Amino acid sequence: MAIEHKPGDEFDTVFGQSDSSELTSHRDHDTAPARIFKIIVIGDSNVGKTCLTYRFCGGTFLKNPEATIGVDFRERTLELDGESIKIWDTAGQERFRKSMVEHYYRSVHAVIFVYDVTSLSSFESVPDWIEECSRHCVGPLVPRIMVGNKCDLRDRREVPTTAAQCLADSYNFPLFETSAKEPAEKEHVDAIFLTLAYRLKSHKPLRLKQPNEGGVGRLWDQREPEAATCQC
Ligand SMILES: Nc1nc2c(ncn2[C@@H]2O[C@H](COP(=O)(O)OP(=O)(O)OP(=O)(O)O)[C@@H](O)[C@H]2O)c(=O)[nH]1
Ligand SMILES: [Mg+2]
Repeated sequence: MAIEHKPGDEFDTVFGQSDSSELTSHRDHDTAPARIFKIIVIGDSNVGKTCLTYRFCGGTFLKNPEATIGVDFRERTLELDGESIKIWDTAGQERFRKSMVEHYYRSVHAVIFVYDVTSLSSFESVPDWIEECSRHCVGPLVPRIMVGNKCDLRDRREVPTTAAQCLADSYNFPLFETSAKEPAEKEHVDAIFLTLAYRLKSHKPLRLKQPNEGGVGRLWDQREPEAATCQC
């Protein structure tokens, strides 16, 4: 599942020659290139995709982010073996996506679907994003996870954990709830990306549970809102 990046492979054709250096991470000049895992982060505009990826790659909360146009790239080198994960932070707004959408999905190793726990509509869009992913031939074995962001906004929560877990179970995806903003969540954001990366690295499928086994990646310590009607 984890694909070794070699010069001339599909990564290079996505970016063209001038960009290929960005995707070639070397341990040193005499050894083979380290593997680079391409993880894409998708979801509605304003759910916090940029802040989440920035938190993971930059270590801090990005204040005043602008809407992403097309795609931004961030990269973090894993401590083990110098391997990298390259994160494609995609635009949620349709008008910024059109020209790039084919490239988002090409040679992807894992997908993170993000919604905002304070926005029911962003949660209701998740199946559309999953559908778009399938339409672009992302294979069923490519690991996918769901992340509910902005858990720090406790009083504004519109998406109960139970409803999110129900949806995640129906797709057999792991669910995580977190906050890109809350400093105490920094390690949890790290854990989400690193879990995915290490699964890719060890070639293990990211399949955490059977449907209805339940269990969210981390339960936010707050009163649970009323459970929504579950369709699954
Ligand atoms: N309270 C809170 N606000 C957040 C969090 N994450 C992001 N935000 C805010 O949400 C807004 C949108 O964040 P972005 O990261 O730009 O959202 P995006 O999903 O990248 O949006 P697009 O690039 O338009 O698709 C910004 O005002 C952020 O400050 C979070 O965990 N908690
Ligand atoms: Mg963005």
